[in-house]
Amino acid sequence: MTPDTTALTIDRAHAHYGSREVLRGITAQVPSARLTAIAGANGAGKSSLLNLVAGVLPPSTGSVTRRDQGRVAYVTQQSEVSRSLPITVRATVTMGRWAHRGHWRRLSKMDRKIVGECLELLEITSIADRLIGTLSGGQRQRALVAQGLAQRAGLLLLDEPSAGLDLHARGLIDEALRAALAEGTTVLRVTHDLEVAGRADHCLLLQDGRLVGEGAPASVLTPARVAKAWGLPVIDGTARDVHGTPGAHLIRPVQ
Ligand SMILES: Nc1ncnc2c1ncn2[C@@H]1O[C@H](COP(=O)(O)OP(=O)(O)OP(=O)(O)O)[C@@H](O)[C@H]1O
Repeated sequence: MTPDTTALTIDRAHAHYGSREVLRGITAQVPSARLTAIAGANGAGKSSLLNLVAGVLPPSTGSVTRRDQGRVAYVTQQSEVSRSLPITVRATVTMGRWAHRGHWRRLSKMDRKIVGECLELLEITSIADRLIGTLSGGQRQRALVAQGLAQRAGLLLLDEPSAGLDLHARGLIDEALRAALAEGTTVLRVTHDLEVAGRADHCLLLQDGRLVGEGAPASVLTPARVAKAWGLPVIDGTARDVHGTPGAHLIRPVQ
């Protein structure tokens, strides 16, 4: 494997929503063409960090620097998208091509091919003509991921893309992201799920707006760090859940 180059550098970044400081002095590097997971408990600042990288939330101090200035695709959670939008699944995915062709131009053959491939990858071709407002949450989430992939961006940001999805759909997303990584896309994925974070190439662990771990998942997601980040006790070297049970899905550290 070639040594990682850095796609993105975050340097001593602080960020606020109004007077509330949500990111506190984050310094981190995101490797190029690799999957980086952003993990942490509810309210730790994961979505805020993604917003910072996307440029939606400007740093109050510090900086975010990208190595190349190519396109950024941002896949938000399906709950952020209005159910009343009168738009089909195919049109939603097609919007992903607007960055390339401008929405006033006709779709090229290549655009249609890419849209078709993304619909197939997420197994939503059969519902391509349905309005997104009529879909289940999981189906809408798949449509949004397909739209993100259709952008063929150099940097792909995803906020909990597999939240609420069944096992099969989670597998489809993992496969689709692997395909994007193989094409050289840098992927940054927010997740609650330590198993997902454990499979990433690189991991950023947040706690209360601070970065408390960065690097290979096995070195970041240790029992002690996981317990601390989720506010859980460590007993016999294992993070326990509120019932004292070791190895619960959300808190099991990487072996
Ligand atoms: N628009 C906003 N205005 C004010 N405060 C906000 C806003 N969005 C988030 N926050 C606050 O910022 C902090 C971090 O929120 P953020 O959504 O980044 O956390 P998270 O780790 O993604 O949480 P979750 O796992 O629950 O999605 C929280 O205290 C939250 O209440």
